[in-house]
Amino acid sequence: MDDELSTVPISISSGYALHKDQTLCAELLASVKAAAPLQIIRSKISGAGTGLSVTNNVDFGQELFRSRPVVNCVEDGYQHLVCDYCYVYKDSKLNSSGRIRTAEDTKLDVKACNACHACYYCSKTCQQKAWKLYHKLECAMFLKVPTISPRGRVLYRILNLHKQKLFSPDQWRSLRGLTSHTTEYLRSTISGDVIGFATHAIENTKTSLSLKEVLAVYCSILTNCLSIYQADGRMLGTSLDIVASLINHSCDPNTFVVFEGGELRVRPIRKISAGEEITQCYTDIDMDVLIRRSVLKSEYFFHCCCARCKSQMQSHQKLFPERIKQVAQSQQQLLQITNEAVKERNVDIFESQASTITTAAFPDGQWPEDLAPWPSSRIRLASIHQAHGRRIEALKYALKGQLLLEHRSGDRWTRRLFSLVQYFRDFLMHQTICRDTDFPTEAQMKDVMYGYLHVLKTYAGKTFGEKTRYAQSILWYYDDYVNGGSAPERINRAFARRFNQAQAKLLVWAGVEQNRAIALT
Ligand SMILES: C[S@@+](CC[C@H](N)C(=O)[O-])C[C@H]1O[C@@H](n2cnc3c(N)ncnc32)[C@H](O)[C@@H]1O
Repeated sequence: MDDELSTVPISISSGYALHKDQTLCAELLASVKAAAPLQIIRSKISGAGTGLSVTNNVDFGQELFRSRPVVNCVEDGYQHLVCDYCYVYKDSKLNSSGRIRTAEDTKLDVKACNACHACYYCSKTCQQKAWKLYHKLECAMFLKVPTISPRGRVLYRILNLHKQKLFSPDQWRSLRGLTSHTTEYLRSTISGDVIGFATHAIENTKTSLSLKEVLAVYCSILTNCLSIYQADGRMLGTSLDIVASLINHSCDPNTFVVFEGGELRVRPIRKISAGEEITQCYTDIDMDVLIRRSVLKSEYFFHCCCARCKSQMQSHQKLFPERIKQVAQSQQQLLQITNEAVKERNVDIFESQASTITTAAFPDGQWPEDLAPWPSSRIRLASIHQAHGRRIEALKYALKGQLLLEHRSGDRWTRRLFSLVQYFRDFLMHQTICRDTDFPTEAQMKDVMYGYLHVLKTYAGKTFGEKTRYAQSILWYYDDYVNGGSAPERINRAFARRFNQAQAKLLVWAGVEQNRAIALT
């Protein structure tokens, strides 16, 4: 095996410049439904290889393109909840129009494949389609090896499809042309696992591909796979799509990827100009440059030099030049205690350790409130306060977290704004009394909530697409609130003035600077 690996040629290990093969690029682009003409280009980002761009302007609110990925696989723990073919989610609270499900809606259920019990389907039709397309090739094998990670299952599916000659030569060539970082993986700490997994995959699928080739395909999956995030933020699986794989990273991206069922959609989060390269964020957009760069280096093998990283790094060097390493370490520890607190549903786990961690980085105890992961930790901890009925704390944490986030666009920001609005509504519905003298009146709280709901409605439609189930669910929520008589009749100048005053008061109470206020759109 070592002999075989020592001869892995670089051309196999690192993919090839797909943009140089324009015939293949044309084939690839013909396979997706795009609103504006796309182009596969040599990336404008230094060292990034191939990239994707648009030749026309694309507005915020338009869909860029949609595609049926080469392979999708359901997430671990979700197999018995999700249809392996259409990705309908059995426990979804919404019906197809975005309304909360009622007894009148058709009941959703998924049933296991009788033979392997590894894949579930919502209907005979889905099961038959899956069987024909891929499941007949893997069913017996899943009986033998039932516990494979989603990325592993993507590899098995690809090897089976290749074995049955179900990839066209162009499809296979483009799949093999994706960046794989095989060399980097084979030099990394997980090389043993990668080689072991590829070896088992060869034994189990009886593929005719060599170990070198299977390694390249597997590393390509590790580099290019996307998570199947639905608009509501639920992660249902892992997917490999060739055209979406060509989107390079930026920490200030112009698109995001979302799935409707098993179909992938790339949507702008602002206006994109003709000729601009399409980018998405590979990591948590709300994290700090120190965390983002470290994740990108370890998982995607590059050092991010985007404008946002550069400017954040410059500001860190100005504010705490000698403490950058300590801050990075404290950020990791804060993330860890936030995860523990959320898992145990206990805020004290966070509160009892946070000040020791933050003072290790800032001995004066002044961890900047907008320095990650502080804002997102607050938002996550708000849900625990809420679960324990502590509505004032929940509202304060969610509000501060949301307003202190640096990045104010895209799917995640929109989802979080929806949660914030729900904290407001819950607060008001339970007639919660906050005795702080500077707390806004109930009428002012209603104005702020309605203003945020209005921003959310506009923003969700543009971000996810007005007709999507998620945006529709926000519309239902909006209508329900308005029809309940709690909202002013119209968003007009008088309302805008009241909203601004009420929000200003709320920000003073929460200890948030006024320049963080959300503008009424
Ligand atoms: C999903 S692929 C993107 C397509 C890739 N550029 C290609 O040529 O196939 C991810 C890889 O592209 C490169 N890449 C993406 N964004 C980058 C960036 N901002 N700077 C440098 N390299 C980047 C890295 O090698 C990364 O592992």
